[in-house]
Amino acid sequence: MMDMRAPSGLRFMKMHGLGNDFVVIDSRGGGAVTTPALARALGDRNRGVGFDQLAEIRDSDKADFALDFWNSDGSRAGACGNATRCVSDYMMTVLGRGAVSLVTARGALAALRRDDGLVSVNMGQPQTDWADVPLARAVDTLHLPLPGDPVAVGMGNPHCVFFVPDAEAVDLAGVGRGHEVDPLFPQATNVEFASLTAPDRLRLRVWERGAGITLACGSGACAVAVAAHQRGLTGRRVVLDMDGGALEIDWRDDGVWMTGPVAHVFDGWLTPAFLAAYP
Ligand SMILES: N[C@H](CCC[C@H](N)C(=O)O)C(=O)O
Repeated sequence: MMDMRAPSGLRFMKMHGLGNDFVVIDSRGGGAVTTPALARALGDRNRGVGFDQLAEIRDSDKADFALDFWNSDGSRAGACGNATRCVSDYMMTVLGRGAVSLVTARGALAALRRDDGLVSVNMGQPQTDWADVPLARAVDTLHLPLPGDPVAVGMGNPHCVFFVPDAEAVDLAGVGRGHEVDPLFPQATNVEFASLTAPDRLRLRVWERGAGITLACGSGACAVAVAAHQRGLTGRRVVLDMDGGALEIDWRDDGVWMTGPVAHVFDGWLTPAFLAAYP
């Protein structure tokens, strides 16, 4: 019989931020383990663990740690705000501190735990030049030449933000994939539908690149807050109500800060047999 007290294989953590869920692998002190095939297999909610994104913690000589992100379809993501908050909370506990620095594909980021227990991350300044989002050609990112007049914003990953009268009424499952692969976005895009519900509040529904509909999207919330301010709809501080709950966004001089809850749900071990099947 298997000794449950002495598991073997690869340890992982299951976390979520507002229902945006993650498998987290702590590879500090060793080499990276994630491959596209492993990410796809682990992301399978029937045959694997299931997640919206996989985050792998790596050693860094420039910050407390580095983070790599993968989508459930096996593609890479340049940014993931909610996973950054979840992993930062874990690393603050590991290091016995109230703040941490980290490095992602985007560059250096900082996170801290507030007195109310919510975790904030500075996602950096938004990318508003067409080439940085990136877009396929030089267009006005504030008014894309697409039906629905969306805004393009980069947060280390691309976002296409539509302002609509009622985000609830959008057939996200029907239209999400089409927008995700619009040729104006050469690396595809995350897709947001937002409607203003108060002077400083928006309802937001998200179709994520490489993952589909998710309950929340941190970088998407940042992108919507930036686009709403640029369009003159809101100030620099807003609350985004997503299916999984609310995120506070504050676009300050030093970057776009995002604050919300984190949850570490359980830990597990991937069996050697599972790992061997997905080299
Ligand atoms: N859920 C993440 C974003 C994932 C983005 C990913 N789908 C991409 O391909 O860029 C967040 O909280 O920011």
